[in-house]
Amino acid sequence: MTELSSLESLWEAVQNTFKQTITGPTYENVVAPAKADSLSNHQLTVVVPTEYHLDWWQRSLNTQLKHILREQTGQDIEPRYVLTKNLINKSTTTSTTAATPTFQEQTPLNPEYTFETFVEGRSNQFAYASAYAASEQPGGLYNPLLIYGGVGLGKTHLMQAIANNMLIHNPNAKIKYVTSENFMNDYINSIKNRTQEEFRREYRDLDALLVDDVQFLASKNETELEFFNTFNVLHDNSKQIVLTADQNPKEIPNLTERLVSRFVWGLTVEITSPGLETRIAILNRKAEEENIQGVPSEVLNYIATKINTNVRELEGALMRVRVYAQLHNTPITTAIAAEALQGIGDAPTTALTIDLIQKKVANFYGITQADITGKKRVKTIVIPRQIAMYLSRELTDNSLPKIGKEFGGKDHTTVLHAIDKIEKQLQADSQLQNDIKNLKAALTP
Ligand SMILES: Nc1ncnc2c1ncn2[C@@H]1O[C@H](COP(=O)(O)OP(=O)(O)OP(=O)(O)O)[C@@H](O)[C@H]1O
Repeated sequence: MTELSSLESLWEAVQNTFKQTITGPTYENVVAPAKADSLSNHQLTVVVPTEYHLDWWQRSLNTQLKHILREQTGQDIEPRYVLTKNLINKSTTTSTTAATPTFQEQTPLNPEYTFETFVEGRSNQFAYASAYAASEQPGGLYNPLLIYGGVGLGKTHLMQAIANNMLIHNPNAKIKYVTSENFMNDYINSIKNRTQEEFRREYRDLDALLVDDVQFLASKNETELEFFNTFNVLHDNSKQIVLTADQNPKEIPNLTERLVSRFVWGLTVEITSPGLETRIAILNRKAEEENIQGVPSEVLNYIATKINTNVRELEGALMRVRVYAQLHNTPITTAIAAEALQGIGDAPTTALTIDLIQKKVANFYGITQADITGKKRVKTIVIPRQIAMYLSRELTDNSLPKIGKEFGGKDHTTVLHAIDKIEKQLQADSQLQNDIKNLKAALTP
C-alpha cells in the first residue's frame, strides 16, 4: 500500500468509527468535511474548512479521535487541526528559502492576523501602536519589540500582523516565525545532524525573526545561549526581532539575566484582558468575518459577559453558539446561547441559585415564592414567574429542564416560551427593561 492510500484508509476507518456514535447532522456537518492531510512523527494533520469546525474538533472530538487512532494503529497519535486556507497559504506566506529537512516545517503566518482585523481597545492600544510602528520601520526604535500578557489576548495576532505588514511593503522580506520550542528543537536537531551551519544561516540571515512564547527558553541553558547569539547578530544588523511572553520578562523564573536585559532593550508592552465593550466589538467583527448573520446584540452581550478574559475562548464561544443553533435548526437567541455555553466561561454569578432568583423576584413584585413556583394564571403572577425563569437562564448555568423542575415541575418548553416572551417584550417595554436591570443589579452585586 502507498503511504497516501494507507493514510486514506486510516481516515476512512476513523470516519466510519465516528459514524457509529455520531449520526445525523453532526456527522454530516462536522465530521464528514474533515480530511486527513498527513501523518508523521506521531502527528496527524487534519484539515477542516472553518474555524467552527476547528473549535468543534478541538473541544468535542479530539479525545475520541485519539482513542480511535490508538485502536486503529496501536500507537499514540496526536491530532493537529489546520484550516484549509492556512494549509493552502502555507507555501506562499513566508519567504524564507533556506529550509532544509533539518528544521521544523516552516510555521505559516496566518494571513488573517493583520492590523485591520485586530480590534483596538484600552487593553491593547499601546501594544497595537507599537507593533504597527515596528512593522513600518523594522529594525528601528522598537527593536526588539516584546509583547507580553495572558493566554489568548492577541499577542501572536499582533506579532504576525507585523510580519504581514512588512511583507506588504517588501514581499521579498525574509521573515521567520517560530515558537521558542521550535527554535529549541531546530537547535537540538542541528547538533544531532551536525548541521549547525545551516541552522545559523536559517536563523540569522533574516529581515525579521518572530519568536512566540519566549518563556519556554528559561532553564534551557544551551538553547538560551544560542538564542542570545542569534539575537545579537540580528540586532547588530538592525534586523527586527519580535518576541512574545506570558509575563514580563523580568519576572520569568530562571531566564538568564543576559537574555532578560536583551529582551527589554527595545520596547516591552503589555496586553491585558479586554473590557466588555472591546469584547463585544471583537464578537461583532468575528460574526462579520465568519458571515454569521442576524446575531442579536443581546446575544453578543451575553457571550461577552460570560467569557470575560480570553479572546480565543470568546471567539470559540461564538462559533459554538452558531454550530449549536445550526444543529438544532433554530435562530440564535440568548436562551440558545446559554444552552450552547453551559459550563463554559466564568458566568459572573455562578454562585447564584434559582431559589434565590425566585425569592428576589417574588419580593420585588410583592408576591410569594410559592406563587412563582405555582400554577396560578393571573397576570400579576405569570409575568414575575416568566421574569424569574428568564433570569434563571441568563444568570445561572442551569439547563432548561432543570429550571422547569425548580419552577414546580414545569416542562422545558414552558421555560423556553417564557424566555422568548420576555426577550421579545424587552425590546419595546421600558418598564420591563428597568425592572430587569434593577433585579439583575440586586442579584449580581
Ligand atoms: N483585539 C483583538 N481583535 C481581534 N481578534 C483578536 C484580538 N485579540 C485576540 N484576537 C483573536 O483571538 C485569538 C487568540 O489570539 P492569539 O493567538 O494572538 O493570542 P495569544 O495572546 O498569542 O495567546 P497564547 O498565549 O495562547 O499564544 C486569535 O484568533 C486572535 O485573532
